[in-house]
Amino acid sequence: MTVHDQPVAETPDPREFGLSVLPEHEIPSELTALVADVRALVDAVAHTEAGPEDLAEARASVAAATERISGTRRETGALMEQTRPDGTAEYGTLTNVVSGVTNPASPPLQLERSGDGLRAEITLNGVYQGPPGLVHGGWIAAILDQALGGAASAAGMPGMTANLDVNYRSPTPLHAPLEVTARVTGTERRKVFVSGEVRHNGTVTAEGTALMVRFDASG
Ligand SMILES: CCCCC/C=C\C/C=C\C/C=C\C/C=C\CCCC(=O)SCCNC(=O)CCNC(=O)[C@H](O)C(C)(C)COP(=O)(O)OP(=O)(O)OC[C@H]1O[C@@H](n2cnc3c(N)ncnc32)[C@H](O)[C@@H]1OP(=O)(O)O
Repeated sequence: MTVHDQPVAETPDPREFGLSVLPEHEIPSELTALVADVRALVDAVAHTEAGPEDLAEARASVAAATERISGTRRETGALMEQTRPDGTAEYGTLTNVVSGVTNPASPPLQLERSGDGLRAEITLNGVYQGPPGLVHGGWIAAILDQALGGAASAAGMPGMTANLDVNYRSPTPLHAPLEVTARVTGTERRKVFVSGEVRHNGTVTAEGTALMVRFDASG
């Protein structure tokens, strides 16, 4: 296995594969603000003890809001384009369920370049609950998968997860800041090996490794 410091290939341009692309700066700030408000709404609905009258009124308001914005609809597979500081482009699925900028069903995960890979800080609310007071293991795996795939992508090698291995070392708390880190550890032909961790207060709560298989841009 070899470790490459530099991307082994140019990131493929999704437009060449018939995918639609939205530059990040074209996403209205009102939409990202609405996404945050809907996340708060989901948390409120999940935990509310409001009475029937308030619930009925809230339901009517939500139905009216849904009606108001449902007239137009973006393509399901649209990608968001971000421009790196060096001017090259990076792509992510706009409505990705783990980190899609316009998807309120995703947690507020914002992975950023750090050191030799990616890093994020995230606090998960009760919407992501598994055992009482703790984050659901499936969501921990999903967040790791996204960070690992993102690390490969950020290194110029976007692809699909072929294998994901997660070890849960200690319970991951809700309502507490978590650190997510991931990096490429090696490559072999189209195979990209990645590893990453979730930490709370510096202690690893979960760690994962994955095999990503790079998109075959040769067609
Ligand atoms: C088409 C271009 C599109 C352009 C896109 C442009 C930019 C990218 C934009 C955005 C990026 C988007 C997302 C990335 C970020 C996060 C994603 C989140 C992660 C996911 O949510 S992703 C969904 C879940 N994921 C799947 O749904 C995969 C289903 N699956 C398959 O689609 C195929 O299975 C595939 C593609 C994996 C491989 O298929 P394939 O035909 O392309 O390649 P092949 O089989 O030849 O394997 C090549 C080498 O990998 C070895 N290999 C393969 N599989 C292995 C395994 N399981 N264990 C050990 N080794 C394995 C072989 O042994 C060979 O190794 P060797 O080189 O040594 O011979």
